[in-house]
Amino acid sequence: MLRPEVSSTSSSAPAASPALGKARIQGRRSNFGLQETPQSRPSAQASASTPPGTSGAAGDQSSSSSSSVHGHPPRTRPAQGSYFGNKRSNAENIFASNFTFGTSSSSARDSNYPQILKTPLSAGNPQRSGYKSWTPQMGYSATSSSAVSIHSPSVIVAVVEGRGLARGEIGMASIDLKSPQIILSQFADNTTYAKVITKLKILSPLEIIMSNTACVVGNSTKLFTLITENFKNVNFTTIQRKYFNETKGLEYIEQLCIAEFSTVLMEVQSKYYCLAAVAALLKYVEFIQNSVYAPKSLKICFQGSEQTAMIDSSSAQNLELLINNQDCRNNHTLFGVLNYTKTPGGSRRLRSNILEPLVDIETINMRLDCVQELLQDEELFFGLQSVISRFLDTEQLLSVLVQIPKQDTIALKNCNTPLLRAYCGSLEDKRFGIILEKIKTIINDDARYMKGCLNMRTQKCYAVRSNINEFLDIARRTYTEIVDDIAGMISQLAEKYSLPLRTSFSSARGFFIQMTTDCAALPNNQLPPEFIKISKVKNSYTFTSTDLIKMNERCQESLREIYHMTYMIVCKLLSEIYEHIHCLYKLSDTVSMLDMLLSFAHACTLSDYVRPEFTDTLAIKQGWHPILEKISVEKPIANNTFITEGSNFLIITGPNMSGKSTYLKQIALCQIMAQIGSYVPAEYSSFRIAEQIFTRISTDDDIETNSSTFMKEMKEIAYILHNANNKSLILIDELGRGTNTEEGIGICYAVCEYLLSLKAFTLFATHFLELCHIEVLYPNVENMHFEVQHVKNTSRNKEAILYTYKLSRGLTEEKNYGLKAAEVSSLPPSIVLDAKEITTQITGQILQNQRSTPEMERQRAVYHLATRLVQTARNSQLDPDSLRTYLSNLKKKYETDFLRAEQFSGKTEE
Ligand SMILES: Nc1ncnc2c1ncn2[C@@H]1O[C@H](COP(=O)(O)OP(=O)(O)OP(=O)(O)O)[C@@H](O)[C@H]1O
Repeated sequence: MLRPEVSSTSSSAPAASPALGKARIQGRRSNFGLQETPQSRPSAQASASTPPGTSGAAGDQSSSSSSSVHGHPPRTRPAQGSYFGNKRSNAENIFASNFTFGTSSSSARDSNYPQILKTPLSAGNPQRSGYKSWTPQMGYSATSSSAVSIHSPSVIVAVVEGRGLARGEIGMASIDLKSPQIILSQFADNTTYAKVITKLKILSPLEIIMSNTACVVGNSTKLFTLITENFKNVNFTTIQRKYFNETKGLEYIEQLCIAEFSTVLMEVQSKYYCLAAVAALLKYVEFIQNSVYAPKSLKICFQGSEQTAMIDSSSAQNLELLINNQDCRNNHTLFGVLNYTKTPGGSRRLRSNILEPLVDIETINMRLDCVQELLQDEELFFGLQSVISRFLDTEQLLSVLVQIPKQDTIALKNCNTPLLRAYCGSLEDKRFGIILEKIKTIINDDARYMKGCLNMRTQKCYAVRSNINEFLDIARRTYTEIVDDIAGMISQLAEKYSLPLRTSFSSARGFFIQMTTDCAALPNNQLPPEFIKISKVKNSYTFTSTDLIKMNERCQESLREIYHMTYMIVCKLLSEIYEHIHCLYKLSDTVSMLDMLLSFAHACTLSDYVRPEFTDTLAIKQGWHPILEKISVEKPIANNTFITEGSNFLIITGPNMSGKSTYLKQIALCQIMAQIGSYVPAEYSSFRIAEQIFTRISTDDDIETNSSTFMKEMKEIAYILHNANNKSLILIDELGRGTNTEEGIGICYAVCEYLLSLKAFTLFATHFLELCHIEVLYPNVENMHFEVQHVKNTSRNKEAILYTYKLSRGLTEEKNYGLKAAEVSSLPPSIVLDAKEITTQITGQILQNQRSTPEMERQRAVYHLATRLVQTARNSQLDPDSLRTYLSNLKKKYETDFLRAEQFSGKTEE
């Protein structure tokens, strides 16, 4: 006779042992007659095989409870099907998937677990699928979603722009559904709305809310168009302008903000746009969630744009800060290089720091001190890493708090760095003990997050201690009995039909029967008619029976009762904890910050990074590109950099593929790393704090915005010229190559001359060697070039180029390197030969024309003369200051005295 067995094919099907079931009824955490040992826990992989979005089979039938959150009046809302349509919005999915005992309608959902998060819906861009318009009266329906990891977006942002004269004044409010924290900001933006886009990129929203007046059909505001273009995978919802109500916003903050953060009121009370945004945001969240936040329970803070360096979104893309243009693998980015964080909070913090590095040297140095101490004290490093890795995320904070072993936190006590000591102090807050005690009296010590839906269901059923509520204990006994009965029934069926039946469970089907056998083994090659809803995958059959369906229903019913009673108990517990909630926010801040700092230290252990200094000079000794290091087998060639106020403009030349773009990016990445408090890839480094980092590197056409290569580079350069200041770091690569050479040179010249009027640090890589003459005219310009070597390829009797990737002073002396590069490429030799001939002809013609133009003659003469004078001055061993004065006088002379220049030209010709 075949005995029933337990299958683990579904995400959390544990082993069944009917014999064990009843004996465990008195035990708190019976698995209802189903064996589940630590060894038999399903693997992460098995868990991942749960069909996405199926978690709510039980949960989709929401609880009959209509109780309100902590004394707030319950909101009436039509049944889900009619109010929101049959499906939930993104935000709703997140809410439903969180541990939201504070909500009334979703409390009994199986999908209430943090691990079952949902992806954003297909984008709601008006150009593509039509954004949604929402009013509290109507709600809206959204398409279904699929399961994703815990890192999926969970932030809703409301954005509003001033009207009339206040256009360009932006108010933003965002809430993270996973850790209820509201961030407000208000700032003036320019016409490209770069700050809004950057801020939104940092927030990485799940959903963006704007006023319906921003997108009147055929007359959308520029802000709306830009946001929808830049965030194609994000849902857009428009709501009536009247909900963007600043008075309401202020009321919300007064009502909801935790006392410790209430100074935010002073900061924002006259910032009407962020107040308006928060009013719309909270109104929207209340309605999709059908709940309100408890009074004095939210952390609300204001973040302006000060104290951080500005990196526009196209520069962030060019520098591959978060996304690699060529390679979608996340680790081929600066984020990938530095991300060894263990918590979602830590990784969010790293992400936002990379996009908005600090400008405050003191804070950066405090972080660097921490990284240094972590690197010097191995025990501290590993001790902290092991503690931090146990903090799953803020929403699981309460349960994780219970699990921190005391001795692990002691590691922090002995540290020297003020920041680490401050963190240690904040962890010693007495309120943690009070919270812990309160939790311990209600929640079982071993209640925890577990993989697998059945495991999680069990955890949730038994989260509350026994003897707290007698009815809950009875309901749990009933539930256990039903589950045991199910196992017993399947066992009897197995005996009756002599089949190897096993009890399985999935969130979608509940309990069902599984059998792995060959068809031929079945009597008459058929399953008994008692079995229904049969499906077969390879040799595995799954099915159920009418009785089993009924028992599943009873099981669900008793579960709903258990969840409801548990919910009420936990609500009461939470209401007692709220008064101490501030320390939890502080803890979450501390954890994410420590996690990021540990991550920096971790990155240093994998490569020889150095602690940066902050001076008024950008000096990097033997620095290398951190992402190139990560993706290539050999360590990249290192180079020096030296930029000061007196020599703040580098013109970089060199053949194709010699390493110019890589070098420019390397400088920017090192600067960002330094400004977020990380060590940098170099032997020594010193940085001047950059308030903005601008790049013009990409040369791709932008089909989406219908820009040609040339228009795109012009827009980017215009943006830089409008926004750069003396404290900027500017990287420009191959400007003007989208048009003809003469105009390209002209544009480059004009741009360089403008930038030279600033004290910004500029690196300008170009193939136009003509630009190198600027060095002669401006003492603060320096020519640098990448060296290449020519080696004879004896086998093919040809000359080959050897790239050294070494940066040297002066301009490149390479000629026709485009042709040489073409030669080593796969271009057919006949084409290359043709190209060479044509080049020779054209060069001849140009020289001919040049000789015949008096103006060109004059210019050349001036250059020659100036070069000679500079050479003479250098040879005369003048000290650097005198040389600089001499050169700037020289420049003035030539700018004002053409006649004199022409006289000289005659002499030069001689
Ligand atoms: N310092 C370095 N060490 C090792 N390899 C490097 C280094 N710099 C660049 N490279 C390699 O050389 C390749 C070409 O570099 P890069 O694109 O920077 O050249 P470029 O001079 O900008 O070329 P082009 O003028 O054609 O745009 C890179 O993809 C990289 O693999």
